[in-house]
Amino acid sequence: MANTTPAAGAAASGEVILGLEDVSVSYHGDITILDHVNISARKGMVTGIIGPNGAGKSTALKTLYGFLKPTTGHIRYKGESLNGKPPYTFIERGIAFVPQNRSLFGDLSVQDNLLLGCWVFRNDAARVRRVLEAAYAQFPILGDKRHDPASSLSGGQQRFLELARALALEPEVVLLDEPTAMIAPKLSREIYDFIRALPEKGITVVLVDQNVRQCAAVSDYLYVLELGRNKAEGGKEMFEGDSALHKLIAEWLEYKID
Ligand SMILES: Nc1ncnc2c1ncn2[C@@H]1O[C@H](COP(=O)(O)OP(=O)(O)OP(=O)(O)O)[C@@H](O)[C@H]1O
Repeated sequence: MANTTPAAGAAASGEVILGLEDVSVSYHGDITILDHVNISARKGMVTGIIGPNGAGKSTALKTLYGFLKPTTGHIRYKGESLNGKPPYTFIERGIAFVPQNRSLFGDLSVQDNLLLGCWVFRNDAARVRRVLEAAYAQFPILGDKRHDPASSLSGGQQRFLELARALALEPEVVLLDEPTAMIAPKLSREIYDFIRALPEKGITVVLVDQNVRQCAAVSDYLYVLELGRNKAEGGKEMFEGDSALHKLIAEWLEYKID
């Protein structure tokens, strides 16, 4: 595993579509959370971000979506700096975000939640119809329950709905924060299979995950953050074999005990 070196090797080649370049982010003005972080999401790949609790993974994802403003560096999308641009303009550019916490409107039906994902092209009836059909083909349970309130779905089904709503945008990039947190193992496997298939649909993925083993299995390239800094990065082969992973996790446990 490379230590804070620039991306190198076969897995790191390819066009960088979205990234953080030397980005620092602070909360409340003076609490620095990200400290000169570099992350590159390459086209058609799953890029994983892992690290111990509080490392800044979710902060990095929120910054990639424009929720947080860098104090140094740039959020770069297809060569353009997005610093200072509001999040809705990220949506218009084809960047979708599925946050860690539930983001559905529980009293609205499954279909109405999906329709909210179609808001930016609401006047294009054919596209709306196509997107709904694609969502129900991908997740048949959502079609079966299209008229039920979103709150009546199980946790895993609600996650499917959030993923389907994000895909309604037909995005180029999807940012996923802990997509299987609190989800039963069987549905988690389905969600990881779904994520792994996104690049085949031309969708680039950035995945933040506490589940290091699953994240390594599903990602093409991984960044390790620690205390808001780049700790390591490498192609997935760097994380295969138990020794590298175990060493990493052991280091985190030691770090937490301290
Ligand atoms: N709104 C906020 N105001 C102040 N500090 C915050 C805020 N949100 C997060 N933090 C702090 O920023 C640090 C990084 O948080 P972040 O959620 O990005 O970490 P993480 O790596 O995603 O951790 P976890 O895996 O526990 O979700 C933590 O110390 C956290 O307490």
